Amino acid sequence: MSVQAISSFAAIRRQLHQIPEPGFQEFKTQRFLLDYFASLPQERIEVRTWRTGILVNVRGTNPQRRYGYRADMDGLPIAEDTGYDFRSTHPGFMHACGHDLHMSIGLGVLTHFAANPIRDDLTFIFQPAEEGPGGAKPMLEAEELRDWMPDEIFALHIAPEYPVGTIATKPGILFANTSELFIDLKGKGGHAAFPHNANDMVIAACQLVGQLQTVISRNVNPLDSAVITIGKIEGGTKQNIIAENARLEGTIRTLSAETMSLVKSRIEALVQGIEAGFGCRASIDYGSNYRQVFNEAKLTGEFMDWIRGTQQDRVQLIECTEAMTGEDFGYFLEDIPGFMFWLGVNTPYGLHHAKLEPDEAAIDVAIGLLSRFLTWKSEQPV
Ligand SMILES: CC(=O)N[C@@H](CCC[C@H](N)C(=O)O)C(=O)O
Repeated sequence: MSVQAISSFAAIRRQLHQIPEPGFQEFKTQRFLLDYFASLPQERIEVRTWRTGILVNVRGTNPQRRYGYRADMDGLPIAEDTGYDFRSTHPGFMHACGHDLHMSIGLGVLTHFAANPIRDDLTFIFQPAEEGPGGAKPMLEAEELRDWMPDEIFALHIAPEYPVGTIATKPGILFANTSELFIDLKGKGGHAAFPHNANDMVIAACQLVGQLQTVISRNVNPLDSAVITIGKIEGGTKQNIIAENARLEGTIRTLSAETMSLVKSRIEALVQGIEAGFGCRASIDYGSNYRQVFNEAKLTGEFMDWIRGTQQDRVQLIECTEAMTGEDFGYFLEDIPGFMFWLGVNTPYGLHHAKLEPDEAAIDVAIGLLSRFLTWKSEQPV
């Protein structure tokens, strides 16, 4: 796809929306962004690629600090069901988590500072594979980022439940620790009419799904929070064949590393019980794991105070509670002080839903807010 004459960042979002790609396969997205950067004034910017990701340095006029903005790039395996005339052109894939907005907001802020010099340096990080297997950790270790490593870093995530103009955040934990969960069960297949000669993994899988929910209700302290979601079950081959194999795919969410260890050890015990009870074999794979998103208190407080004190046009600040969503931006925040915030996009369908239609008015709200915030930060004495 080539870059057309673009009048607004909502128009750019629509073009990105049409080309959602899986993690580390964001080839068209990367091409689109590179073409866009080539169309900007080049005096102040430098562009590097890392796998399917991109780093852009905006050189400051008299840099004392370096600030970073991170946007994720990948889509999800969801068959889009919006009413858009610019819906996904990739069957079975959709930007259903707002990464098209996160990128277009990054482009808007970058475009502003490519044209309007700022004292401090900026690094814009377009990161692949947030939905999995996780691009943040390897990107942080990449040679390409080393000399553009920010002193402070920010990111946002769209929030369907808040009106446009709402910014919601808090110091401390904002998003949960996550671990993917894949469980394979192997029994003995056979004829549907002779169950006593087989070892049915559909029954074992159903039992296990029910038992896994008891970890949350019976093992996790009710004053703590945790989630186990099994989002996919596969098993068997035909309606009159007893299933030899079954596979559960899910995710675990916790608010502490300790609770994550507890949940995993209980899952392992239950899976051993299924092996013993059903005389089958089982294996567990935890896939990719993300650290919690932990907002640095001083910088989050500074951002919140700045919004309150400057009465930002069209912006309403909410101090929210933490959510059980995950984000590999948590890895950035482990190494670099900063914060993440929710951006209201006012739509009835939630994240990861085929009908998600964020209100695009939020794009310009965020571009304006972040451009003014970074300008203000860069005017502060160091
Ligand atoms: C913001 C958001 O929705 N992030 C994803 C991150 C997924 C991490 C991993 N693939 C997992 O499923 O554990 C989320 O589902 O919260």
